[in-house]
Amino acid sequence: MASQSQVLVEEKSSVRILTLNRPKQLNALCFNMISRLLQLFLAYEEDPSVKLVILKGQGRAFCAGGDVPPVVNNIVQGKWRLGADFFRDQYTLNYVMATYSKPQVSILNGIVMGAGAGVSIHGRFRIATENTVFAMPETALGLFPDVGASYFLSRLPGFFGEYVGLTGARLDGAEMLACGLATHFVLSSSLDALEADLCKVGSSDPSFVSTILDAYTHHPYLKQKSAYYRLDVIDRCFSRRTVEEIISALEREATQEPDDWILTTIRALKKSSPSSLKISLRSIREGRLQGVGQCLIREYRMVCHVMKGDLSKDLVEGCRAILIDKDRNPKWKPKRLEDMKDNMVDQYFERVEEEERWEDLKLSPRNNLRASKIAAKL
Ligand SMILES: CC(C)(COP(=O)(O)OP(=O)(O)OC[C@H]1O[C@@H](n2cnc3c(N)ncnc32)[C@H](O)[C@@H]1OP(=O)(O)O)[C@@H](O)C(=O)NCCC(=O)NCCSC(=O)/C=C/c1ccc(O)cc1
Repeated sequence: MASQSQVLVEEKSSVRILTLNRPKQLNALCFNMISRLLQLFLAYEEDPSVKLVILKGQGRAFCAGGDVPPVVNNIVQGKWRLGADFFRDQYTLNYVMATYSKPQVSILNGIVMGAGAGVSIHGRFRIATENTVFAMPETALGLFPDVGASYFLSRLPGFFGEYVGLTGARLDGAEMLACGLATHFVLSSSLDALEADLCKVGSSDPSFVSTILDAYTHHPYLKQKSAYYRLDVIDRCFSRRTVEEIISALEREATQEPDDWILTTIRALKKSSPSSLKISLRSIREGRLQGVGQCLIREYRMVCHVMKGDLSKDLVEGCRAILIDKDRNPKWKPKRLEDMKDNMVDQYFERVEEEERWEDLKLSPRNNLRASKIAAKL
């Protein structure tokens, strides 16, 4: 079965190592992989002989996101509900991982984007390396940072989450560690030895895993031009109430002290989908006050509206421009931020009405609904 070769399973005493294995597609998560991961995670939770789950990717990516083109094909053919099934399973997997009773270690030795963040950041241990490239690039794709990102981005220091989620800025491993998206930084040359040591762990007590990880931890320097050194500007600008005000605040900063970082940030915002930017900002803001389950339920409503396309068809256009034609020149509708009115934003947060059989995402109660600690030193 395809799903078996797309998620490889190794059993090493009480540890299970899962490898995302679609390297040509940068391990983009397809429906089969998500179903398989969900099935495995639930089974391991019930199995007392399993103490630790390790997740990693084959090749140069951990995971470059959800496998967008098939879902977009369904949307174009008027079958957006098939996409809704994809997201329902994906968000359920994110929820199971966020509330998992056993420790998980994700080895982020390469690209981690969108859905790839959803299957790692919610877990207890996230290992960055010198090869890690993290981004939530959804606003350039006509989507919004989903997979529970309104939960974990809103818990980053200050308004760094708004910056990362709206601009799609790329972070390296050191920056992930600094802001709390990663819990550890390990040099890639040490990963084989680390994995071998982790396989000796005979307990589900996270402190045992922590001790092993600490022995491999490297303390990287932030690069001189890191956005993390701009937290003061980020807080001043990205704390504004609206996207228009965020851009104006950045433009004011740019006139006072023009530099490449601010100009790149403004350019990224101006190139992204106006509807995506507005719903993303609102989503992250609401996420600040919600638990991970509530965030996922709200995001499911939002993504169903995005797929249904009544309010905007930017997802299909963004996918064309980034992943299919690769011209990186999407034609957004509405084109301007001011044409995306508050009442249009509101509709993304409402139930999908007048649809037979459509239901809100249902998440079962979990024994240890633990809010995983994002940000600050763990
Ligand atoms: C910066 C990347 C990660 C690497 O660039 P690269 O080094 O120049 O490599 P390539 O772009 O040539 O990518 C190698 C191959 O992997 C494929 N690929 C690379 N990401 C992907 C990918 N998310 N999917 C499906 N093939 C991919 C990519 O199309 C290409 O396939 P091919 O042209 O056949 O060689 C670049 O591929 C890139 O920008 N990828 C898109 C990243 C991205 O926007 N990810 C999605 C985040 S949002 C998300 O997860 C949402 C999922 C979703 C799901 C369903 C929906 O309806 C709506 C949304």
